[in-house]
Amino acid sequence: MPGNTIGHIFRVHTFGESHGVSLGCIIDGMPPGIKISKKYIQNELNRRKPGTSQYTTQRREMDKINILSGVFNGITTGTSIGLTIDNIDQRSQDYNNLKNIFRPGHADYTYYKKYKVRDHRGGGRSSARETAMRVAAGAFAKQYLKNIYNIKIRGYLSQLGSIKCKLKSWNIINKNPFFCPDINKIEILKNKIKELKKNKNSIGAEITIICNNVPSGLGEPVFDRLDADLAHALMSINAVKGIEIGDGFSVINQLGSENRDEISKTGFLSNHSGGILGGISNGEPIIAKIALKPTSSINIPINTINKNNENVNIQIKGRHDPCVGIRAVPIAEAMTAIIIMDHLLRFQSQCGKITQISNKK
Ligand SMILES: Cc1cc2nc3c(=O)[nH]c(=O)nc-3n(C[C@H](O)[C@H](O)[C@H](O)COP(=O)(O)O)c2cc1C
Ligand SMILES: C=C(O[C@@H]1CC(C(=O)O)=C[C@@H](OP(=O)(O)O)[C@H]1O)C(=O)O
Repeated sequence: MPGNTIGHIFRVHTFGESHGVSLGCIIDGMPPGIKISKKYIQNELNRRKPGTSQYTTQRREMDKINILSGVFNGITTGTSIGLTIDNIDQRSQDYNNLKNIFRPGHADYTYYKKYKVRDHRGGGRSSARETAMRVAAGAFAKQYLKNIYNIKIRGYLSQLGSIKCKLKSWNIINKNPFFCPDINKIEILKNKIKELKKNKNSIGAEITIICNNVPSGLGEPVFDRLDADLAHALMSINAVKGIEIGDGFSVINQLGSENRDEISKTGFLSNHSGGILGGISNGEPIIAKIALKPTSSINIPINTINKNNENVNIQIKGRHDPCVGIRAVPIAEAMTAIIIMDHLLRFQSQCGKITQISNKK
């Protein structure tokens, strides 16, 4: 079964390639009667779109949302929602030299090995341009979660290379090109990216996602654990190489007496678990971190092979992000929202109306 869909009850199906005519998605399972404005969806897309600063790819796309169905007079109708955006700035000729060559670090080799055919213009279906539609779909989930349950899903750049950015203020995240929560780090980040661009290199990053006000009870005890589904959704973002929930990999060095979260009648006294126990949300904030690798398409020559299995040396052209982690913040928020939304609707279909509220902090 082609893997173009995510979710069980809230289902998102995307289509389109980076240099094709358009990208689109179909959302099934969106409850009716939910207010959603085109402006809100567009604003979410604008947070992710390329070409908005010198610190990301210079491909300039409008990412203008077309709502084809499922919304009438600004209200969801309960039917399938169809959304598209057009590609307008492909410059596909820049990829002519890649027709028969596999870029190391990108999806070219494996895609061709599987399908025996490849759209070599940009990354084709494997380009992170596809994630625009995840952000558009995520806007519907975010809107529902916020309006009906006051669930807030927010992300920020917590590390770029060795530069760590602590969460000092949510207010500045959308006011700088890095989604950085620490005003003192913005100049440092700017200089770092300028230096990387000068050296034609790229760098990795970490993003942190925090979900506030998630009620307890979302998730399943076995296969569709909430943490497992979050890992699936976040790992499905291009270039993501690692995920942590709560204390993540640092549990390796912890003692049981340090790690378990004490429970009191007002809630949990700590949150090492990252808001999920036994695959089910416990009412504490859900905290996830993802690691994104450095962009592979850099202008430094590298050896590879062509379709005839001959050794070749290439220098990659095209317009690329010096750090893919920066623009991944709204994508990670969207994927998290889609999973929380899906599990919330699953809860309602199995257990009825949600009455548990999250633990107040
Ligand atoms: C927001 C975002 C932007 C990206 N931009 C680029 C890019 O400009 N050039 C590039 O080579 N890879 C870019 N990537 C990463 C590739 O899409 C990714 O490495 C590729 O699909 C192969 O998948 P993998 O790295 O998960 O194995 C980007 C990823 C994200 C999430
Ligand atoms: C266009 C976007 O980012 C692109 C993501 C991407 C990649 O390989 O992932 C490669 C570059 O584009 P192309 O597919 O033309 O090579 C980026 O510019 C976007 O995010 O909208």
